[in-house]
Amino acid sequence: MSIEISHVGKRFGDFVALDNVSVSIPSGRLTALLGPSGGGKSTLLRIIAGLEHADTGRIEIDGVDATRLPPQKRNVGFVFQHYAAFKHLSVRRNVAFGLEIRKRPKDEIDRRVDELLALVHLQQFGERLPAQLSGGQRQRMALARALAVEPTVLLLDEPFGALDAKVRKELRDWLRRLHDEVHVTTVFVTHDQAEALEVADEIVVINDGRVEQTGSPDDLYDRPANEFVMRFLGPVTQLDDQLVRPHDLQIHTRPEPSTVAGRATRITRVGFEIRVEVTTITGQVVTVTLTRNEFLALGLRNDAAVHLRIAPNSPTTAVATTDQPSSTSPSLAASH
Ligand SMILES: Nc1ncnc2c1ncn2[C@@H]1O[C@H](COP(=O)(O)OP(=O)(O)OP(=O)(O)O)[C@@H](O)[C@H]1O
Repeated sequence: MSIEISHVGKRFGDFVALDNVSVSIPSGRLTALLGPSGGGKSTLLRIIAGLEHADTGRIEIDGVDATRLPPQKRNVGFVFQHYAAFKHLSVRRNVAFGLEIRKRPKDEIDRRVDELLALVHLQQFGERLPAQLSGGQRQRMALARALAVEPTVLLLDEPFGALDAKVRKELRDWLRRLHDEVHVTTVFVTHDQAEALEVADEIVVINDGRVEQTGSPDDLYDRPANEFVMRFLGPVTQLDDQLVRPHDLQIHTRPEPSTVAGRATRITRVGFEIRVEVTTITGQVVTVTLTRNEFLALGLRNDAAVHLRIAPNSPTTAVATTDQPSSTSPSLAASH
């Protein structure tokens, strides 16, 4: 049930939404399409679903050319952010819907709906109307409905986008567990890097209609292909011309090999971590995060002399352009 996307292009008028995108989505895995708003994630998902047609390129689902197949012939299930349930039908009937239109025998439908409601932990809510469910429960109903017809591929467009942070978190843990049980090839769209890193087996980073990088969460986090991926996966700071994550910087109170000298110009406690802003001798302002214990061991105070370096084997990427107006001039930064 793998999905092969080859050289897909899509324009809306003059606007290039997808520019020669090629991606292999492996069978039985949970794959996230991750990227900023407007990057083309939903367009790609809709092209996989058959709700939108590519101008160029090819989509293969499970070895079959699906480029021109209508959605109902692709055997995909999908769930969108603002999922429209049948308001007047019970949860059970909503889940059964796809099976009923396929005219499956009644006892088979009953059995399957029972299984699905158990799977999404909604057994006791079968007779309720969708309006009598919470947002998270409604999304689980939507997933049960999508799974009812045993799709070979499950496509989810920001399935938890409209929910509050706590429910999102619960649902994402739940989606991971569900996927571990069912193993249907699943592709979900998200702009939330934490969601992708936590839930997905594979992540495809999409920006500006192009694929920036594809890989496991570890690949992306430990070996970001470029500055965009590095920045998109979490906070970064710049030391000389290197982008680095603030927790991958070491602060020493004495000079060490390859340290850069500076002063602690601002110390802020942010929950469980301490954020130290260091102004280097070249005037670059660098952010370092320390655990409380690391901070106490250093005995740092405002205006203390410090020496910075990047911890060995930390992921870094070279910066094309400087992002800190208060730091050294681009020509000086580039000369390091
Ligand atoms: N039917 C359409 N007509 C014109 N432009 C469109 C259409 N659908 C999408 N676009 C444009 O294509 C670009 C990609 O949209 P898409 O919805 O794929 O992005 P996305 O990465 O999913 O973003 P978001 O997370 O905001 O949904 C956007 O700039 C959008 O405005």
